[in-house]
Amino acid sequence: MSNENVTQRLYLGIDLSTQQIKCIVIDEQLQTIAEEAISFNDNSLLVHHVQPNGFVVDKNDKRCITTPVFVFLEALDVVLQKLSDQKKFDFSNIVGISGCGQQHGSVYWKTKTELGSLKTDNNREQSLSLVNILKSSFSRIDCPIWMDSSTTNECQSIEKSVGGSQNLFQITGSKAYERFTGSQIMKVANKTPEIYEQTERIQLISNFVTSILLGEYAPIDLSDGSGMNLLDIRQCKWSKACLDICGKDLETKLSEKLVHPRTALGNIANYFVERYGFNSQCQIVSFTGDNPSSYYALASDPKTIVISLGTSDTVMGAISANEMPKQALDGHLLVNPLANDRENTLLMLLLCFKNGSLVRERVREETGSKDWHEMSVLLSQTTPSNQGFIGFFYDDHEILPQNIQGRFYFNADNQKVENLEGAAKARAVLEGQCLAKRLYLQRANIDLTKNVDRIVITGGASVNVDLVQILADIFGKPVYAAVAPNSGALGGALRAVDVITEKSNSTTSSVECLIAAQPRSQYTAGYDEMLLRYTKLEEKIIQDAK
Ligand SMILES: Nc1ncnc2c1ncn2[C@@H]1O[C@H](COP(=O)(O)OP(=O)(O)O)[C@@H](O)[C@H]1O
Ligand SMILES: O=C(CO)[C@@H](O)[C@H](O)COP(=O)(O)O
Repeated sequence: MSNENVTQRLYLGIDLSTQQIKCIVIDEQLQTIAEEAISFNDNSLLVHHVQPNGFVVDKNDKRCITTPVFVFLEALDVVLQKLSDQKKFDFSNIVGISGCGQQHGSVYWKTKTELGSLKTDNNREQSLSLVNILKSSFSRIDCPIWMDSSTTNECQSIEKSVGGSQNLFQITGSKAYERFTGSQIMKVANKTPEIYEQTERIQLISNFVTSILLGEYAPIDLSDGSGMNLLDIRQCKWSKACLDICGKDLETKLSEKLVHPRTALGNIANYFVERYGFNSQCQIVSFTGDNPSSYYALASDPKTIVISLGTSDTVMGAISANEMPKQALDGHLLVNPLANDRENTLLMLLLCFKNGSLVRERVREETGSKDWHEMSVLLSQTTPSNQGFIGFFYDDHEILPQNIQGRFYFNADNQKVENLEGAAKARAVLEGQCLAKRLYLQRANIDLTKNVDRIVITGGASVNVDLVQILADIFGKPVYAAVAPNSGALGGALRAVDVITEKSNSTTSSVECLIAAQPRSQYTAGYDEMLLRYTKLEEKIIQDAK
């Protein structure tokens, strides 16, 4: 069937994130038609599951964190099957697909032969799944993901090779960070040269999914590509100096071509037409990173700050390319997915805090709360500013501040205390995380008074009313939430709409957001003062760690 003959034109967005894969189907009026999600730890649905949270922490080196590529492949098949089982729409009406992946993670292909067969093979046995077909296609099964912090040495080499962290920031928009793909590739090349040699193509998780849907290698997009320490973000091309230090012939392994995240790349592979009944003319639009994709969906204007409360917590905003700071930031500048695809005048600021939802879950358990509601009851026994108690919860090596690990608690006199009692600890984790977001946004020269009108939230924890109220009070700004909560997947579906209907401006201004919390001015002064204490205590923690 050709695309012109479809009765209802639908768009599918897919988000392959840290703990799960999520899908959303929307129509041309941007109404949600169906949603589905599969957790990577679900042993009732996935043979290739990983418990408890969908990724593997190496027993010998806790900084090494990976997810087997088969988890991604099986989850994609299962989520499409579940979406089809809903029988809410006809798959042949889907005219476009795009989406996103958790950022920085890397996939190592040995050969594209079986990948190509997804596109061309017409007489495949129906029982063959993506895992069956692609089982011999990879040179390495375990994909390093963004939570990996094992590449400190490689980061130092990259910075040294370009004349220091300031230079690296001016080229790539970031100082060297352990999870960024350049240092991860360098580690594979140096520690396992035989695997690196065998690798024909290295992909990010975003263009890996695009490739599966196309049945051919898809290029990396500029926004997700900015999270590698390999891309010259102002020239929008690879930096030869960075490529050369990270691996031999790396440009060939990554592919020379880079695309804007609003690029149509071709029709869907035959595998998906035969197995799920997709329209053979359904177009695949470049996937990007989950944060740029959420930003695309929710940043209706430059004075909106988008905060994602997922496995990681992230803060996103717009920066003009002409205003790129001279001094390197603690944070990242990416090619903005909302920028014009011919002229890169707009960058996107991204701050990422590793200790997000998993720490909140752990504190919930430590305080004896069975669920989020019980934690909320506990919180109601406390007051904003927590009688001066402050906590820093870096259960995993943190990104901001870089590489700090441990728990640190302080009383109102700034004295270190061993632990906090249940209710105070519950408030401390939420307040500490929100104070960190405001602090690092200010450090990135975003003036809250002049440059920010409102905050839009997304991610699993964005439904937590206590967290959202604390965010509004600490920032002194109204907080809005999108009606459709899976903004990464939604951003994908919206890009597919924009590309296929050839809209020159993005559809994001039409995404419905509702007020989730208004700031309460009676608490702002207390939080302003608390932020000053938080800043000093954080400095002390960093000094003590040196
Ligand atoms: N009511 C809630 N309060 C706080 N956190 C929640 C709530 N509901 C879900 N979450 C958190 O959402 C997280 C998953 O968020 P999500 O954005 O889907 O993650 P990711 O995209 O990184 O896989 C879970 O780890 C869970 O702790
Ligand atoms: O490392 C980063 C961003 O720099 C993370 O935000 C990953 O992109 C994972 O996202 P979630 O699964 O937590 O949404």
